[in-house]
Amino acid sequence: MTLPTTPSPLAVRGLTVALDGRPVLRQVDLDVSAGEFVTLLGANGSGKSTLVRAAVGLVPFSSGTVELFGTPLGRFRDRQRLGYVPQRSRAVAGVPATMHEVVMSGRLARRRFVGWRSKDDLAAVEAAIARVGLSDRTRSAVSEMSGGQQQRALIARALAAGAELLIMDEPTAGVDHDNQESLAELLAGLVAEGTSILLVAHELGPLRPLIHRAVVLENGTVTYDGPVDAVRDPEHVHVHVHSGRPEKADGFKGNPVGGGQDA
Ligand SMILES: Nc1ncnc2c1ncn2[C@@H]1O[C@H](COP(=O)(O)OP(=O)(O)OP(=O)(O)O)[C@@H](O)[C@H]1O
Repeated sequence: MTLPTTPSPLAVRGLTVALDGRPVLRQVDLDVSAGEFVTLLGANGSGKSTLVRAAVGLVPFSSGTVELFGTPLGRFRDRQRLGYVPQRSRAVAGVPATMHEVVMSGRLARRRFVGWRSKDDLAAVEAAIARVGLSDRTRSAVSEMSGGQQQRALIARALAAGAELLIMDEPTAGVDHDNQESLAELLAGLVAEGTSILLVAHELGPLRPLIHRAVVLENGTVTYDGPVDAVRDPEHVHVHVHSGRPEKADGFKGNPVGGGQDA
């Protein structure tokens, strides 16, 4: 008897993206299996955000394929299974909404018909907010919350939707150590429940022990795909293009993928 196989939450093959006529991703493959916690690492401008944005359908690609839960991106309708947590600066800058409203917006993807929120919606929102430890900030404006709290509010939005795959773009950037620890605890619980995670990061900090596999991008090409232990700790400082703040970056030295790629 053969057991049914679970389709991978994310399977990217040969993805090539050009922005403003300039190649940003070249022939990129990326997999996240069910229950796996994968981190996507790379220097500023290596293409990490572009890759995750293309994977969720926010950036068009010129060639390659993306499948979500076994369905090609263009035919994927179960949006609630996918929780995309964008870079905080993109997501909440100037948003006047309260956290409750932001988290409730995660429920919209579940609705077949437009309508007033149900008791289930309210209960799911409250449970998601409690899960990320922010019950005391429910009516706060997200724009007035700290960076780490904003990030947790965005994760709560994905949890309220019932996401099975969480894709997070730099949730630790600009977040203090205590909030990184809280995030690690939260993600450890989600992984234990079977949630699959793709996390874009510059530095891993307390998340490192949770990670099953690291993928490193350099100049739009995957140069490493394997155990996170082989990826060196941060060793140099450079300027983060989005914030202008100096940040440490990983050294990204591991076994190269496939013995060399196009540069
Ligand atoms: N909308 C755009 N139009 C043109 N070029 C872009 C656009 N967005 C990103 N780029 C360029 O594509 C390259 C990859 O950018 P991307 O943001 O994906 O990198 P990243 O690895 O996520 O960087 P960071 O760590 O700084 O967030 C960079 O050279 C960037 O300047």
